[in-house]
Amino acid sequence: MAEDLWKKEYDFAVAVARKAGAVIREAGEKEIKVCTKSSTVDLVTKTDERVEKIIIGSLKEEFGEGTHCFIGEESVAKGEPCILTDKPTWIIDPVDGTTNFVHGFPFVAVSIAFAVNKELEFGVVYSCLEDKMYKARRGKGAFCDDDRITVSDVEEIKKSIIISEHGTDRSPEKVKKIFSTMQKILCIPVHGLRGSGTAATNMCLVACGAVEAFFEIGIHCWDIAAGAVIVKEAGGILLDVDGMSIRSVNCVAINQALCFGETPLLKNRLCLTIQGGPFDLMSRRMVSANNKKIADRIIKEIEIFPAERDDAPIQKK
Ligand SMILES: O=P(O)(O)O[C@H]1[C@H](O)[C@@H](O)[C@H](O)[C@@H](O)[C@@H]1O
Ligand SMILES: [Mg+2]
Repeated sequence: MAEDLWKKEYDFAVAVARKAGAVIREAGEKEIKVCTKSSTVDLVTKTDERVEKIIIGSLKEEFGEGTHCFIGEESVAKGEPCILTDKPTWIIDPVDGTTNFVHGFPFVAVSIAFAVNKELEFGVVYSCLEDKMYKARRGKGAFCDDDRITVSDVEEIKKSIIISEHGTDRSPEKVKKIFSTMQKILCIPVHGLRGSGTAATNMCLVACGAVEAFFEIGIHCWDIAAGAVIVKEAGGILLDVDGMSIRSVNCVAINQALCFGETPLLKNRLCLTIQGGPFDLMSRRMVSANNKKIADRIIKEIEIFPAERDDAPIQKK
């Protein structure tokens, strides 16, 4: 019988995600709930680092030191490289929704993905305060616990709920673009705009059909790697918002754009359309949706801002 490739790693990832979720819940009980809200909000929780160490330690113990590579949010924050090679690689966000965690806002996820030859083989997202285990293996469907999940069949943007996040950057120019995008999408109009506070959970909500699309500019590979497999295996689509293609050239408008920057009026005259490109795990931009029609419609409204690629060479300080 053909070997069920990576099944052992997948099953172990589910078990490790559940173990990590229990540690997060316990930390919440011990560190968060026993304090007054104002003191916990200032709490710089070490839970993220502790949980990532538990996950990576368990994986190394099970599969041996040096056999696999690791890209973990906390490890990268400490200077580890964020480069996806052909080697079997774990991509880990130990606590997706850290801000939610310290506030006791009930969406906190453990996100664990596994890639080989730069292809995502499986993804596991454990929403640990909801106790929901979302999981998917390439070519084998997507599940929430033991139930098969599929994306929504809604095609009309006006019947859609779109989910996104504003991230942690508060620089005025980025905040302006983020909220200008959200305003344009809301006023298409769509049925609603939501945000759980964790990309991994947002993508699982796309996969189970609770919302039609999730997008975010500035996101990291560890936030979305597992969710990407789950959305794709649930029948959804993943795109990069890769910039503009000019449908028709208007030289005067080009000159004006070069001088004054792109304005809404100018954008129309330039007939610029933002098009979705192939999903790029490291690009810091992503749209996941139930179908291309919904994805393309919201991509048109997204105002991109620069975000350094996750795999950009580390600048020597
Ligand atoms: O830094 P936290 O509080 O975890 O929040 C980020 C979260 O990890 C991502 O999944 C979200 O999509 C970001 O927008 C949050 O800033
Ligand atoms: Mg995260």
